[in-house]
Parts: sequence; structure tokens; C-alpha cells
Amino acid sequence: MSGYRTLTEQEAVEYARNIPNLFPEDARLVSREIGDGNLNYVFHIKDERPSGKSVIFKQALPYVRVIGDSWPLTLERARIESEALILEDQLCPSSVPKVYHHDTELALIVMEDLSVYQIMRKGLVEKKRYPNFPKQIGTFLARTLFLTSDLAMSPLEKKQKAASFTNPELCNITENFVFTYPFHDHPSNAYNPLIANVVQRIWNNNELKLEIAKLKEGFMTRGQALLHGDLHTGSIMVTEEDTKVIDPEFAYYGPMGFDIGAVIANLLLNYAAHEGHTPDLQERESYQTYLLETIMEIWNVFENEFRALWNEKAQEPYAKVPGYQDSYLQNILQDTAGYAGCKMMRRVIGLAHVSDLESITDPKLRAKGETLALTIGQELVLQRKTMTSIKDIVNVVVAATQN
Ligand SMILES: Nc1ncnc2c1ncn2[C@@H]1O[C@H](COP(=O)(O)OP(=O)(O)O)[C@@H](O)[C@H]1O
Ligand SMILES: CSC[C@H]1O[C@H](OP(=O)(O)O)[C@H](O)[C@@H]1O
Repeated sequence: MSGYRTLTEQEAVEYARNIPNLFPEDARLVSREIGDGNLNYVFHIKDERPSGKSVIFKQALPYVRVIGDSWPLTLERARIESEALILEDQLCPSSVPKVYHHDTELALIVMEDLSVYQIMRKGLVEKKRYPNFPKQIGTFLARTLFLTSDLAMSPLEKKQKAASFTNPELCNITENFVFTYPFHDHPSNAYNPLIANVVQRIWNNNELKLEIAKLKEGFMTRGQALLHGDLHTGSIMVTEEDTKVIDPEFAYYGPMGFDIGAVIANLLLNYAAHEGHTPDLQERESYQTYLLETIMEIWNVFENEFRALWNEKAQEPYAKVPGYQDSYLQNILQDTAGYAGCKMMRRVIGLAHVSDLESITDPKLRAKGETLALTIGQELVLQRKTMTSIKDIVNVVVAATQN
């Protein structure tokens, strides 16, 4: 920590020049801070000479960027993010930006520039479609989750991995801002006044709160696999053909359904937001159907890849016991539904919102989308234990939309 300093755009350029073989000697480097997340600085550094080469510098600050130094936060998250990116690239090649360099003292990662990709959340608001996304993200989920679990690793190796990815401060953000504060009258909450009655009903619903308590307990105690830990559509960059996952600074050993649930929750937040963005019924239903088909395909790819990995590579002595694989996958499905539900509700009631809904300028229209998101979120949590197939998740969404 002693040599830590926050880089300016110019200092980032100087630093880039001193990394061997990163840029040509005669490079004319231009640097721009482009971070739009809650936590860190991100610099885009480009050679304006013909090499045209560019890289991304991501630097952790010793505090939460959007709040300031009143909320200190560990710089260790840059080490976790860098190691998670390197591991994810080994487990699922080309699914993440390449890491070129990591400086522990400066909490800095130098990585591949993905500027030709777009943050998926923005593309979804523009109603873009990504035909290869389900295959790519479903494979990413199956490979990163299966291959870091006790199913694939020796118990010793897995526990060493879990120890090196212990991430208490970032997990605590999730424990508070995903599982606790949004379900209580907490000062950090920020919701549309037009949905105050729906929020109040959630706070008074003890059956719901009991289920959220169980899901939170799972997040805190169930070290099934190395998770990305914050896999929302702002942490996914896409082109029409390709998908890259960024920003695994929340990585830790947790329940597999938390990552799958994050992807599904954010597709469903976008689904709900089109109640406000897309007044034409036919156009809206067409895009919402596309989102539901995407969700089903993601799960189906995940399940097929996961079963294939299990049949080919499982080390666990009980792996071949009849019924174990089916029961394992059913548990993941039910966790997926529950965590998706929590994540949808936190993005409407809690501190950190999503631009899918926030970009609906008319508060009444926004309230419509937000209410749908809260209805779906509650039902996913409450009905999860009866679910046996991805169709059950889709049925919850369709029923909530029709009501
Ligand atoms: N490898 C990359 N290539 C291009 N842009 C990137 C890359 N990594 C991050 N960004 C840009 O920086 C923004 C913030 O990055 P992110 O890793 O999400 O930061 P934070 O941890 O603060 O949320 C992203 O939304 C994206 O626009
Ligand atoms: C005050 S942290 C809130 C929120 O921010 C993180 O998202 P990101 O790093 O992608 O901006 C994470 O989702 C936290 O829960």
C-alpha cells in the first residue's frame, strides 16, 4: 500500500510507456478516463500513430468511487479481479479480456481493450439481439462454475483456491446492498415515490423475508464454485457475434446459482423496462419474447455443458450415483431463480439502479416497469422451491406480465 497513488491520465501514459513491448518506442499515447462503474477508474490509452494499438488500465481506488473517501474499500480487489480474469481465460478461452500486466502496489490491471464491443445493457435498451450470446454465456457459466467446484477439483486444491479468493469486503457490499438494505427501511435505499406502496408491502412480507434470509445464508456459507460475483449486463460486453465478461472484482467461492441468477435478473430487468421504453405492444412483445427465449437457451446450454463436463471430468466419488447429477442441477436452478429475484428487487429499491429502468424519463411509466420487476422478483423468490425446469421461471414472468 505504501507506493500506492491514484494515477492521472498523464501518469497512466508515462506508466504505459515503461511496460516493455506494450507500445512501439515512437508511440504517441493519448489517455482518457472512461470509467462508468461504481467503484474504479478505467483509462483508455491509445497510440495515435499508425500502430493504432490501445489498452485499458483499470485502477482500484482505496474507496468506493461514487461515494468518496468516506467509504474505504480494499485495494485487494484488483488482485482478485486480475487473478479471476486470468483463471477464467484458462477455463473458458477468449471469454474475458487478456491481462497484460498487474501492479499490486498500484492496484492496477492493464488489459485488452474491448472498445469495439458494447456494454450489453446499452444494447438491450436499444433492442439489439445477440444470437450467439446464450451459447457463449451458457458455456462460460458451465465451465467456470463446474471446473472450480469440488466436482472437478481435489478437495485440497479447491480449498486453496477458495482461500486465495476470500473477498470479505466485496462480499459484504453484496450482503448489505443485495440481501439486506433493500428489504428494510434503510437510508441507502432510493426508489421511485410512485411505487412506495409496493415497497412497503415487500418490507411487511415476512414470508418473503424468510426466503431472502435463506438465500443470503446460502450466499454467505455455500462455497460451491468460484463465482464472477457481479455478472450483470453492465459486466458483459458484446458485439453481434461475440461476448466478453469483464469486472470480476467480486469473485469469491459461493453458490453457482448466484452467477446464473445475475444474468437472468438483468435480462428480466430489461424485459420489465420495455414496459416503459416500447409503447407499441407488438414490438414490445416481440422483444420480450426474444429475452425469454434467450433466458431458456442460456439455461439449456449451461445444463447441457455442465452435464457433459460432469460425465467426462467429475472427480467426486459420488458423481456416478444415480440421481445425484439431476438433484445437483435442480438445486442450481432453484438457487438461480431465488438469486435472480433478489437481484431484480435490489435494483429497484436499493442504492444502485440500472439504466434500463432509470432511462425511462416519465416516472409513471417507469413505475410500471419497476412494479413488474418487483412482482417477478418476489414470485421467483417465493416459488423457487417448486421449480423443476427453466420453463417454470419463464411461466412466472409471463403470469406477472399478464396480471
Ligand atoms: N477491457 C475493457 N475494454 C473496453 N472498455 C472497458 C474494459 N473494461 C472496462 N471498460 C469500460 O469501463 C467501464 C467500467 O468498467 P468496470 O470494470 O465495469 O468498472 P467498475 O468495476 O468500476 O464497475 C465499463 O462499463 C466499460 O465501458
Ligand atoms: C456501492 S456498490 C453498488 C454496486 O456496484 C457494483 O457494481 P459495478 O462494480 O458493476 O459498478 C456492485 O453491483 C455493487 O453491488
